[in-house]
Amino acid sequence: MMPPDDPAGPPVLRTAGLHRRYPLPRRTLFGPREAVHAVNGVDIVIPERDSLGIVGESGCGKSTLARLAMGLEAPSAGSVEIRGEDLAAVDAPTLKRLRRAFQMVFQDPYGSLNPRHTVGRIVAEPLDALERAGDRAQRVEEVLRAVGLRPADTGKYPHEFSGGQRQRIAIARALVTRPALIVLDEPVSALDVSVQAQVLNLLKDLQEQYGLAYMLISHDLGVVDYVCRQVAVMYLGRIVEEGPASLLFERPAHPYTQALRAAVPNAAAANRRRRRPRLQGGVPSQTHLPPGCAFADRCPIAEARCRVEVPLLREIAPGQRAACHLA
Ligand SMILES: Nc1ncnc2c1ncn2[C@@H]1O[C@H](COP(=O)(O)OP(=O)(O)OP(=O)(O)O)[C@@H](O)[C@H]1O
Repeated sequence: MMPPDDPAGPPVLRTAGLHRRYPLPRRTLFGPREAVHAVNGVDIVIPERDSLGIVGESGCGKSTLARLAMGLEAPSAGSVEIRGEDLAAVDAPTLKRLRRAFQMVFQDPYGSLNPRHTVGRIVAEPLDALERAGDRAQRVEEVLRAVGLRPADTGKYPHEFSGGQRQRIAIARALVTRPALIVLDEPVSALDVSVQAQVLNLLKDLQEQYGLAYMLISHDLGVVDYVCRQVAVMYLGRIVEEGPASLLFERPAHPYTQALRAAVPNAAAANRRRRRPRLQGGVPSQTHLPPGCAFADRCPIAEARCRVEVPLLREIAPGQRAACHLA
């Protein structure tokens, strides 16, 4: 994905040729060692203060990509650069410093907060233990206010809050180190629909207020379109379409993006009239990737060529690229 024309300094995140394979146990003693190809050659760039949404069905490699980007696991091939520094090449103190610039918010606001710790302790957790106690308290208070909670909440425990409020606590914890990038992995999919919009609006406000960059992972193209400037659509570990969110939402070029678009609830009725394709069948095996386009078996317009030739990302409209022979 290309950065905007004039990015200020190096991007907060850049991946190049990123691969992650998970070896599977051998089925027989001398049988071949197979592997799941979770991420299969992904290039992304997130400039400062920008937002990239990663969309795709369950199992397409979104969470693996997030863990690689956060340096939580090492790639099988390719590189991850944070602010121009290659994670595989930096020493331990530099890695520690870079990690502070990156925070993550997970899907499950129930599971991601330690039930035995107070909100104050949970939110302060990413701060350096060496930081003065007064500064820590002030910082915690500031971020709690920023997410719409009260400083008095610091002494309470997670079970005293609703799902939406717990996700606000998780967002406050991510904000407390003043990061440059927050990776949000399905941040609203565990929440009631009525609460989702409030949390998405909060994320938009915080991005503006703190000059944050986001990588937002979701199976829902509508969520990503609402928050992000750019979108990358993943299928079987590869990016199959990328570009400005508004373009991909209005004029998706790849048949897979079109199917995801048709699944966005408030657009469903309109799309039925336009007879957009629906997803049929399941995601193929990630152990034996098909020889041609990975989407061919589920694609309503696939031709013979699609089953033998892997389509590469190519420009469809300014800024919009799709990996489809027929787009
Ligand atoms: N530690 C692991 N060991 C083996 N396979 C794994 C591991 N982690 C992920 N996978 C496999 O890699 C593929 C991609 O998984 P990943 O969790 O990244 O997808 P996802 O798009 O985030 O899906 P979901 O939304 O369900 O989390 C899946 O086939 C998954 O089973």
